[in-house]
Amino acid sequence: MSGYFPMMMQLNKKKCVVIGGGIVAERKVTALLESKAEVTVISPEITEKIQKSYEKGSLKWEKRGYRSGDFDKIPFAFIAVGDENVNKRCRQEANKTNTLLNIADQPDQCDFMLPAVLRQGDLLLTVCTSGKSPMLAKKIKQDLMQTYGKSYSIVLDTLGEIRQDAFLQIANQKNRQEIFRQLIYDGMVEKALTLPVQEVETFLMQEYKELVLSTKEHGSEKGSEIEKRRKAVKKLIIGSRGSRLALIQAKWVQEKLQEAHHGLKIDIKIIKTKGDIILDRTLDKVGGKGLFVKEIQNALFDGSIDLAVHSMKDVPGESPEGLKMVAIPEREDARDVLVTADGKSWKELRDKPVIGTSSMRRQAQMKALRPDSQIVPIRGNIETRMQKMKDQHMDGILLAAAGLIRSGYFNEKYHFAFSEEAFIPAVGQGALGCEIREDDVETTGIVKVLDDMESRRRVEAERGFLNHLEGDCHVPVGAFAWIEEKKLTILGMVACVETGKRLTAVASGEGSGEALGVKVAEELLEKGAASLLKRK
Ligand SMILES: C[C@@]1(CC(=O)O)c2cc3[nH]c(cc4nc(cc5[nH]c(cc(n2)[C@H]1CCC(=O)O)[C@@](C)(CC(=O)O)[C@@H]5CCC(=O)O)C(CC(=O)O)=C4CCC(=O)O)c(CCC(=O)O)c3CC(=O)O
Ligand SMILES: NC(=O)C1=CN([C@@H]2O[C@H](COP(=O)(O)OP(=O)(O)OC[C@H]3O[C@@H](n4cnc5c(N)ncnc54)[C@H](O)[C@@H]3O)[C@@H](O)[C@H]2O)C=CC1
Repeated sequence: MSGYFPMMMQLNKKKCVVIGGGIVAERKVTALLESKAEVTVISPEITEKIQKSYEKGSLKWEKRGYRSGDFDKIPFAFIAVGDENVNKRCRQEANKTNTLLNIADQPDQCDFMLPAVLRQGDLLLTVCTSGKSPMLAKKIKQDLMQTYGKSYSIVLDTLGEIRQDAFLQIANQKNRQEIFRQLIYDGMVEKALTLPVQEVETFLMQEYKELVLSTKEHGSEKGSEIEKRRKAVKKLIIGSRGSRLALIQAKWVQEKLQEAHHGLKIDIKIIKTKGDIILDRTLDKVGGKGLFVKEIQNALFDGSIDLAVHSMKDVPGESPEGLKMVAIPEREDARDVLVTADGKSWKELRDKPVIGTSSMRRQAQMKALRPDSQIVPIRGNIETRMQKMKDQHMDGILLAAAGLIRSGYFNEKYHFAFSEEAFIPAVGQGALGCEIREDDVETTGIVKVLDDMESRRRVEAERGFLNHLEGDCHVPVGAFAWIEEKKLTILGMVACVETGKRLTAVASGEGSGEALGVKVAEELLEKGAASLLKRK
């Protein structure tokens, strides 16, 4: 019995060196390129076919003989020269560099050998005779070709989709396996193989759906847990802005959903919003906050995405008709942060410090803390703003802690986080919102799992407060809600940009977050907030 260990290797982008450029090298090169390996051929001469791949840029070619050093940082090498002396030198070097070797004419010196391969799509049939008769391996492969024709690749693709769907729909492993067994062993796959290629998928899917139905009717699959799961094979598409932070957030949602729904396919689609394009003006001058979400919401409406991931801070008022915010995942740190070059707190900044922010809320509160501060507008993503701070020699800029944390930039040494009371955050700051089409029952079932009750209650309270004040981003408004022993408390604020004067109100209660937010807003209006609010 041979001691060979068979395995399927992922060579994608791995560096492979092929020494020799003859017909045998050509066969190895072809197989390597099919597996998307990064191939370098080292040989004074190469075949026409290798030459063509070289001209197309699919591989590198060094027109020379093998020399010591060629295996440096190379995990796999193939020797097809037919020169014992070269083989020997290669073997010695490979032992030092830990390169795994295939030597075409010396099976006993090989770390691995290649089997004869039949590929039908993702179906791979390989035959190896352990070096005893490669020609027999080739013959067996040819024989297999007669039995395992093209239809197998379609059958396999369909079974792959079915299996993914089954992971979502059938919680009980035994039931799942019984469905596969019936499809594969009870003649359905065989029948599919006799059908015209274009009918194979429909036939198998139909058979599968019937099996699922009867399993759910008779088996232990009825529970509510299953109903929450996905109904059909499909890919979920998340829409996100293209900034680094937005993508980090979208990927976070993607990962959480995949954890919750094993096998679910999710893609992220980048959507440019007006707010991403207009970078030279402060937001209130170009027309409010909807700027970062409108295009993404439109993509939901036209069906090009199924789920939008927003920063709640950017989402104005309520979802437009036809959309709903189906989940507010667990909220990140809501605080504001003063970023300075040398880690100074607001108290330690020099006289008349220059502070970058385009938010009126931050401007007003900075003025309240440091009436001598000079505010300059600054926009763009986190990276751009930090760069601008340096380039324009600002003393500091104000950013959201959540963005810094999610991007991996937060550094306690240089970043001074204000308490939420001293510097009241923007409504929804640090929270994400997952928005979908209202009638999309399927996506609701998938995304709902991300909803965090506490975060939702807090954000709803803050938004209730904001909506009641009819605030927008040209109004310096802030709010922060928190929960202690089930009791929700919300602190609301309206400020004056010029003077930094803040009006605040607090309310606590057990009921709906929104109602509590409204209550705080009412209280502020009574205290005279209206005169502070600068409406457009
Ligand atoms: C040890 C191994 C090392 C390796 O290369 O990995 C090796 C070694 C040698 N092959 C030799 C000869 C031939 N090899 C083929 C064909 C293939 N050889 C392949 C693999 C292997 N060949 C590995 C063992 C795999 C196994 O045992 O199953 C295949 C399967 C895969 C591939 O190379 O991609 C590919 C089929 C591709 C296809 O499916 O089409 C043919 C037939 C033909 O070309 O028509 C002949 C002529 C007939 C004959 O000799 O049998 C010689 C003697 C050279 C000489 O006489 O001088 C040696 C050296 C020796 O045995 O000493
Ligand atoms: N493993 C297998 O599947 C098979 C192995 N073989 C054996 O494999 C070997 C190669 O076979 P072929 O490709 O048909 O031979 P070939 O003579 O066509 O190719 C040899 C290649 O090596 C190059 N070369 C010569 N000296 C070199 C050096 N110092 N450094 C780098 N490259 C150098 C040549 O330029 C040429 O491109 C032979 O020994 C043959 O017996 C043959 C058939 C199948």
